Amino acid sequence: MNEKTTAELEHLRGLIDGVDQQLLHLLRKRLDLVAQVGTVKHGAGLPIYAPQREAAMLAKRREEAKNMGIAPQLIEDILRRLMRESYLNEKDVGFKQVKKDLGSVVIVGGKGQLGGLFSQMLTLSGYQVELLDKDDWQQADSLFADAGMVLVTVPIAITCELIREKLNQLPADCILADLTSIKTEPVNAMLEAHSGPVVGFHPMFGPDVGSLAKQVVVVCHGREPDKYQWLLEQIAIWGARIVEAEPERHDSAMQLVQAMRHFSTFVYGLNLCKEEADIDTLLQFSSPIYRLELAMVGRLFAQSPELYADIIFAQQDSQHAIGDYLDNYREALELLKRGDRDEFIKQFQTVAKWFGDFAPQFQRESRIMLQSVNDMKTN
Ligand SMILES: C=C(O[C@@H]1C=C(C(=O)O)C=C[C@H]1O)C(=O)O
Repeated sequence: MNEKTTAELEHLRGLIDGVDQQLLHLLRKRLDLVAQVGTVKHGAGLPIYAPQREAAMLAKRREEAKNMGIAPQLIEDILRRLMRESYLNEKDVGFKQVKKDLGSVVIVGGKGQLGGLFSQMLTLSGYQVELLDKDDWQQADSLFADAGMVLVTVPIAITCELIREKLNQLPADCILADLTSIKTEPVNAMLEAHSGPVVGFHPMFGPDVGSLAKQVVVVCHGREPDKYQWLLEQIAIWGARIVEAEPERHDSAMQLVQAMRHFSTFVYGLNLCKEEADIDTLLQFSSPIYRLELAMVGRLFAQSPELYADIIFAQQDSQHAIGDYLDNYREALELLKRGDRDEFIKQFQTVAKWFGDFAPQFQRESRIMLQSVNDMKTN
């Protein structure tokens, strides 16, 4: 590089630094405004996540960007990232407490990760939360006596037994709820053990989400829904979307969404391990899609084996769904062995047709994810 080029670059880079610093000041200003919105919402009991406002705002900014010669997707990406920050910041202000006269909430297994998250959200909403873990059962009776709600979030393998043996003497009007990732058996166990209000939840996210904005919570009604309607409103204020489902319908969807998904991820990891794949080398040659896939597989093994064993082993029917998968895998492998390229293409087209409009939709969504995977690279 000659001196002139160096000087020119330095000059321009200095200007860019100045613009980025202005951006920082603007970000500070935006965060402060969002915090004020948070306070207003807190006072009025409005949900943290306002999808219509977001859609309207994004549409306007996209239009304005276009008129300014800026790619609409650029402002959309930036604003979506900023809005994620807004949810975290609004959360700190706390949330309106929908039910004032509840009594305490006892979270059984509250020292676990998901229990911890719900404990935090309930506390931020003004509820008195008591944690009951396996070492403090001697306090159980006195905690239950004042409980307006008991929330069970213990490993799946012990959930039903615990409900039947330990939660069968709750005050009659106490709400009994759980967060287990299967629903039929726990909801039945709660209905058997307790004669008062019963409701099952399955939060469709892990404990590391930061904010519940845009997350999904499945609810399976048990008994006396009018007694726990406030809780559904409370969850909506946290920003989550409530999806109602029959326990059986939920569980059969979960076979594919969870048991099969996690099991095939497990086998993928097992295969890499047995083949003694060199992850460093794989990463060196990885395309963004491979890196994303590897990240999704690898992240499983950063978590608790017991949790995944529970999710996969909890449902008797999972083995059938996984067995079907294996049959399809075997049949597809036969195509490969036979060198039947034409049949492969035929089946590909059948599946593509079956995906319908979802295929291009997923392609668009994944493009954005893959681009951010690429952005994360540092060399
Ligand atoms: C700030 C608000 O809360 C959330 C965050 C938004 C943002 O950062 O612009 C917009 C809508 C809400 O989902 C709001 O409601 O205006």
